[in-house]
Amino acid sequence: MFSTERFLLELLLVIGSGLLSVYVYFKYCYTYWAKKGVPYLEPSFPLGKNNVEEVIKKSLFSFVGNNEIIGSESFGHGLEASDWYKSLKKMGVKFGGVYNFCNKVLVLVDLDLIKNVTIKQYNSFLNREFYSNVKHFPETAALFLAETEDWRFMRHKMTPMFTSAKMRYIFDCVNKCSLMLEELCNKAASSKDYFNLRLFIDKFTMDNIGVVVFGLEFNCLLTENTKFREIADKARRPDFSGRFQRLASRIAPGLSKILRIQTVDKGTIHFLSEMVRNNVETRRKSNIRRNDVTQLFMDLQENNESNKKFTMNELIGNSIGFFLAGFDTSSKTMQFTLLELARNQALQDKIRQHIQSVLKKYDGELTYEGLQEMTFLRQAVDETLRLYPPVLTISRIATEDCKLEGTDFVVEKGTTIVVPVIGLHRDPDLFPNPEKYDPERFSVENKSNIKPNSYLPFGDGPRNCIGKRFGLMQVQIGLVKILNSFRIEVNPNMKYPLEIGKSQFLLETKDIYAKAIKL
Ligand code: HEM
Repeated sequence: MFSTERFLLELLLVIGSGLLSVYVYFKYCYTYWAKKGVPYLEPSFPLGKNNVEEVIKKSLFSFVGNNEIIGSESFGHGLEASDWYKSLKKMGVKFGGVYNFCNKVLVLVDLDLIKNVTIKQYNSFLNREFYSNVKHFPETAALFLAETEDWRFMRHKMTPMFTSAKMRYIFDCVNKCSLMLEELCNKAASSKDYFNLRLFIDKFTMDNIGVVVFGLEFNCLLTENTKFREIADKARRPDFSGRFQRLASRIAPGLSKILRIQTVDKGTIHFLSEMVRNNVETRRKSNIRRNDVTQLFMDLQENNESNKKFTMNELIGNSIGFFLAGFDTSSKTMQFTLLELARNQALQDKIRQHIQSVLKKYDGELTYEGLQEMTFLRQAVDETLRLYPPVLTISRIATEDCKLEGTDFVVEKGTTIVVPVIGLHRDPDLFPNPEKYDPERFSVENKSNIKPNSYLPFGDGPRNCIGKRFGLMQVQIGLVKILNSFRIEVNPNMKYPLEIGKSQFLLETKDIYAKAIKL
């Protein structure tokens, strides 16, 4: 036979047998839950789930534009976990199996099992289901991604970061930034146009993180600081290559490590790590001490008490981690609160009156004590975090074979466990009339009706959100500043209920366009 033809034939045979082997291997993986006698949702090749086309389309080919649903980069389990929750609940089971490509995932439905995994048996379910590659990218050594002993060490060292004493300092920093937020609102109000709420609020939360974490003025609020905007967009909306790398890290984490796949944009890591390095160097050279998180990291690094030292890479990785974990989650919470209050002007007025009555008590000044007294505002924020939890699911990996308390099932080491937070928060059996935005659910009288472990916007157990107090504080201060002086309206063309991006772990919707009217 002609040699080129023969070569092509052989090539086809090799590719064909390669694909067949992958198919057979995946089919074999898909027998796991049935063999274990665990109820499961029928998988489909190759993604392991039913919404194949949607995941591929949104993982790689989605539009990136201000008013489009953001591409789900498949960086974790998102709204799909809510569908799993609903289907398993319908089957009447406490937990069930699904597949993520060929990996096994256990989805929890029962609230006691959620408590067991996140709190009681947390030692056996310590790690998060996130790809990390600290060996090749040491500047990504962050608490969020850290595993087992590295995590224990960091969390222990970092726990005093947001104590009550520190929160007073953080209050002062954020309160100062909120003056610039007010100035920006004034500008927006005078233009009378609808503006993109996401771009607007991000500036505030980024500036707060700048001061509280890095001790630096990012100046996003009053300048068009495009570098931080670029970072924010890349974190949320990675380009095609970024999405591909995140997808690859989910399908084959082991192989991705060997291939040095990186899931956080290289330019972002480089820019932020240089910023931290210069900052630390300047402070050390000039003997500058500040009250911010960078100082705490520097003190940890210089502390020689234990054998294990907090390294420069951990200092950098955690600073970057705080930036990425902190600005978007808090910004989303503020955006959705404003959206719901704009949809219900009577509620907005009620919250404004409440805010103003507390401010009056403190001579019109926002004080730390006053903020604690704004309980109705806090109820609204809690309700936002129920209806729109910025982190849609929490996940754990079994770090050893372990019998799941309350069942006869032994979870095998390496199994992913998913807690479908958004599924729980919108379950009518747990939160009646779940689509209704109703801050009264969190009033003193009603709060006790909320079932333990059903409300998890900050996760649960020792691995919960370390920045919760900071996050809540910046959200509340920002809302006080806006609602005290402005009426917020949203573009009447917005469609409800908001469509949520399907397969990413952070909640994404179309951008909200709002108007500020000076009171
Ligand atoms: C409203 C704002 C926020 C929300 C809704 C939120 C939510 C969450 C959730 C759900 C987790 C996972 C918890 C778990 O797995 O059990 C988490 C972890 C984390 N968050 Fe937040 N977060 C917010 C703000 C912040 C802020 C402001 C920071 C820091 C500046 C921060 C830093 C972190 C870190 C470092 C972790 C990993 C903790 C660990 O692994 O030990 N978060 N957050």
